[in-house]
Amino acid sequence: MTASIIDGKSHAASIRQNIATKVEQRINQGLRAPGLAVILVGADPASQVYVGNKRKACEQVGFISKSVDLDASTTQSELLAHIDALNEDPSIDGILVQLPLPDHIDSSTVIERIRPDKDVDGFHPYNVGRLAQRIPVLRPCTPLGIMHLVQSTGLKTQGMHAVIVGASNIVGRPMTLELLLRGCTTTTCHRFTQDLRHHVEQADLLVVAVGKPNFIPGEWIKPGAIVIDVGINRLDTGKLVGDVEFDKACERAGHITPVPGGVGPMTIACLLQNTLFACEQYHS
Ligand SMILES: Nc1nc(=O)c2c([nH]1)NC[C@@H]1CN(c3ccc(C(=O)N[C@@H](CCC(=O)O)C(=O)O)cc3)C=[N+]21
Ligand SMILES: [Mg+2]
Repeated sequence: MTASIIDGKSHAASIRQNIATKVEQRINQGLRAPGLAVILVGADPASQVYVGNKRKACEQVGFISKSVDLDASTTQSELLAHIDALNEDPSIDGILVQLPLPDHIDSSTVIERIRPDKDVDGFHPYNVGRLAQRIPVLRPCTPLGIMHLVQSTGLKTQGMHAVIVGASNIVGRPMTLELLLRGCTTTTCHRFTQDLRHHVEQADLLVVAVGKPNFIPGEWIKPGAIVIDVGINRLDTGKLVGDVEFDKACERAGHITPVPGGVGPMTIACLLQNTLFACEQYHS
């Protein structure tokens, strides 16, 4: 058996195409283009790549992209002042503060300062709470993108045993909520989980977001499973790999996402989707 590869890059391209069409229709109706502000504090090389990809994607679909690049020494109150200004800016529908932030800045305080109707990352407690109560509005982009990819397999998720490895606010925790919402039985594993292998071996649907190359051996994969690899690890050789031992996992999985070209491009497509949603539903 060899897994079918889930092509995130092409799914993302078709979502972006749909969005571009809707933006064009807005413009033809005399409405303004959606606007996304991306704030980057400091010059972390990986963050610069991701932020660059987000800004490029914005321009490609006809959004207004506003870049706020701040020095690593920016104080928390300076950053909050930028957010306050963007909260009040009628041309801006979405505000994204790229994480991680420098140590002297408290991420929660910053995220809570973003108006929930402009929180296109879906990280504000208001939006997380809506998701937890089954009344989602703006949903975290990576889990949302993964739900699209899972749906693309055509398999029925109801009743599946989904195992999520990693419990971060950005991926693991909201991922668990999304899968629960879709009728999966969910197990969330984290750094204190005992016998990770035992849990992973039960997974009909496995989502791994840990950030360690080859963290999940291919032989742990349940035959026929859907395997979603959120990890992005750059090796010394320059090669980009996920958290799952890809070649071996392919021999057992039914469907698997590649790195690159899997989850990453979908995260960005969903960010655009959320920004369009905020524009249409909240600010039009
Ligand atoms: N406030 C906030 N929101 C985020 O959504 C957010 C964040 N902070 N911090 C970091 C993570 C990571 N993330 C990625 C986005 C795109 C790619 C992406 O484009 N990946 C390409 C390859 C990129 C490369 O070449 O390195 C791919 O997988 O094919 C990856 C990772 C968004 N994140
Ligand atoms: Mg990827």
